[in-house]
Amino acid sequence: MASHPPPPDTTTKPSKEDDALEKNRPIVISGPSGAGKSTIVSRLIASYPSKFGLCVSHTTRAPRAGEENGREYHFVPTDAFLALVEQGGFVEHAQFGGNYYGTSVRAVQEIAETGRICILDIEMEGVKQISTHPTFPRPRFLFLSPPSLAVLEQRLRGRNTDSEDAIQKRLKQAKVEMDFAQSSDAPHDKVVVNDDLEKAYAEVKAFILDNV
Ligand SMILES: Nc1ncnc2c1ncn2[C@@H]1O[C@H](COP(=O)(O)OP(=O)(O)OP(=O)(O)O)[C@@H](O)[C@H]1O
Repeated sequence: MASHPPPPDTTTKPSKEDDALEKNRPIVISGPSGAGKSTIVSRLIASYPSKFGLCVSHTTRAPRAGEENGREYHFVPTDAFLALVEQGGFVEHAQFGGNYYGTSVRAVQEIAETGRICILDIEMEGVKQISTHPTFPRPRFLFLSPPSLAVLEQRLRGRNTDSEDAIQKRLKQAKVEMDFAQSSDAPHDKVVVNDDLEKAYAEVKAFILDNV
């Protein structure tokens, strides 16, 4: 008989946490940049703070002025981040601009354990990772689509946050994401077209609240 107890297993979850995730199934909202995800999600969370929550992601980038560990992000060193990746501790993770970013299983569980539904705003590669995750209970997937690429371009320009180069990159990526959403690999349970904002908001809300 081995005399040492096994190390704590952070990759599999006791059933209590899985139960919370099954009862309050997280919602993954995805869609091209400029589709209106932040607009709709921030309104939902402001309207129903006790029903929904946003989970705190991990990053290896340095905190900016005013950012607090555990509030904007869990700021961790790269070796700690990669160790958590090895343990299967992320539902999805990616590298952008030389830094790692990820959504930990634990952060999503923490929202579910407070009786709230975790809303995850995640880009396409992350959606693929979550939908094929070996242990994480399947969340519900919603794709927010712009009415057309032409309207998306108008909105990105109207938002006034991006350079011309960034707009062109976002439009190119939008085409890839829209094609993926229409492919048989896409996990989406619901597609909402954000034409009229009030209508789109009502559809997203109905999907999340009424399980339609
Ligand atoms: N139905 C709508 N009609 C007109 N404008 C809209 C509509 N929905 C969102 N917008 C506007 O489009 C712009 C893009 O929306 P938003 O920033 O919410 O997109 P996003 O999907 O969160 O993008 P990102 O992934 O880059 O954060 C914003 O200026 C927003 O006010």
